[in-house]
Amino acid sequence: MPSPKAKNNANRSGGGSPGLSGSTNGNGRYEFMSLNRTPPATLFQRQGSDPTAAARLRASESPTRRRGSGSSTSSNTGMPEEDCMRLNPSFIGIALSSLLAIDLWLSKRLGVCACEDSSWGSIRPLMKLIEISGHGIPWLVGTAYCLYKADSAAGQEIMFNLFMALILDLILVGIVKAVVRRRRPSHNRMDMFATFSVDRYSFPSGHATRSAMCARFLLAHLVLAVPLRVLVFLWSGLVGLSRVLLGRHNMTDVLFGFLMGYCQYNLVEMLWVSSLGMQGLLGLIQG
Ligand SMILES: CC(C)=CCC/C(C)=C/COP(=O)(O)O
Repeated sequence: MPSPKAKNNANRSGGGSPGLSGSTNGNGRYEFMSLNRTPPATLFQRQGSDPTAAARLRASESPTRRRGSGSSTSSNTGMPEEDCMRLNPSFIGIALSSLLAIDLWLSKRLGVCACEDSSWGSIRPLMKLIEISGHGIPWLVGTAYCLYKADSAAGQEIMFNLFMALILDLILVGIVKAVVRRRRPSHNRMDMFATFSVDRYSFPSGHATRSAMCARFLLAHLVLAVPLRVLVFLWSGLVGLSRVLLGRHNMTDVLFGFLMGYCQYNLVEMLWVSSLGMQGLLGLIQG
């Protein structure tokens, strides 16, 4: 009758991972195989009684594995490239899922104005007021009105470009939302006014992109006293914060929204339409 130790050894040699399999050699000592080494033929023979383990070992010798296990090594680590590719995605995957888990947990805890019964439900109306201040409609209507009323070419140019920037923002956010399709937090009450169909998705926060882009725009093109500049900056931050407090968004939606809005302003600067260009465009529209 085989001793329990001998039985153990037999089990381990058959059930190990194909990458780092342990097997006993003739002397009863363990041999460990690297991921890229061909297992000795004797090992296949010994695995004969365990078809699953044998299949796993053969799979580790598939042409794809053999192709990767040549002489190529990662220049940074000195490890075989194949191993780096196998390990990195799982590391990034774990890091991303941890970040998302923290994001969901923190955002849920911060959603203190998500409804009237929430712990900070009494300031929900104030948060909704801040929400309206960053909504697309007041910004579009306000900018169109200022463009109509502007009596200088410089004023018209600025308002025209702000209007175009707001349209560009709506388009870009709509595209990213439609591609990413991240659902809004479960504690959100969908009671926002005037939304597009893509606004059932939460990534990125359109309010955050708009507030970051408009804040940069106003700070760059309007001559404002320092207290007003601080106010613009604070308003942008408050719009973002209110999204999480209202339960509309997770933190990452808002943080990415700020980043996207900040970069969108660079795009607006690149596509800037001068007064002359504006007249050309108007001429084109009027025929
Ligand atoms: C109807 C118009 C002109 C704009 C819609 C603005 C809106 C409701 C965006 C959604 O923002 P969040 O992604 O921050 O919830």
